[in-house]
Amino acid sequence: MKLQLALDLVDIPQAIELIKEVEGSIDIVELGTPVINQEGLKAVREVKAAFPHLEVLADVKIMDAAAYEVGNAAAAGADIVTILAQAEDSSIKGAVEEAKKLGKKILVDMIAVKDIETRAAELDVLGADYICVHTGYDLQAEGKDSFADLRTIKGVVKNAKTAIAGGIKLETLPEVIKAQPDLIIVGGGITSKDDKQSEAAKIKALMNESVTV
Ligand SMILES: O=C(CO)[C@H](O)[C@H](O)COP(=O)(O)O
Repeated sequence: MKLQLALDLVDIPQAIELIKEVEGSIDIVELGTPVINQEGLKAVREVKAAFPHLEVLADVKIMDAAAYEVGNAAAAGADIVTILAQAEDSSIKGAVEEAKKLGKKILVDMIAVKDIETRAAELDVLGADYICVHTGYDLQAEGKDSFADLRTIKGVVKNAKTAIAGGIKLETLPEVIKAQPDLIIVGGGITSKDDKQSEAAKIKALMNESVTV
């Protein structure tokens, strides 16, 4: 089970400082959509250069021109690139093929998908590396989460790794861990804390415990 740190509301220097604090506890660092919209793929390039030992995910949330977009993110240094589950199947296929060619991975983001079960099964067949259930900020504000959705996709996904994102924090981690996703994505649950290093370490320790039990 891997831990991904999501960095959304920072600029590049802030991202680098933050990663330095928690790098011992994380496996993947995500340059979030707001950072990439603000700073461009330069954010991916600079973070990968500063932390070559970490996997870097570019949360570009591709919807079209998928192979081209994957190629650009990969050229900037991304190891994993995101595409939206609601994209056309031909876009998902294009993203998966391009990523394979370049030795990269695709994470498909299920944000706003209504029929989670059907789409997850389709994405699994289309060759997604990760399928991620995700409650975005706007639904988090309404008190929603993706815990039930994670259990749903675990029931149908056979090849892809499963992931969960959206408002996860130390207090809610036990419920997430129970469903045994391959990847847990935490943003504000770490970045909003005064002691980010200690919070990330506690989260990683809890995840490791569940693997050895
Ligand atoms: O992709 C995102 C928003 O669209 C975030 O990166 C994701 O939701 C994780 O951040 P947080 O834990 O703060 O919700």
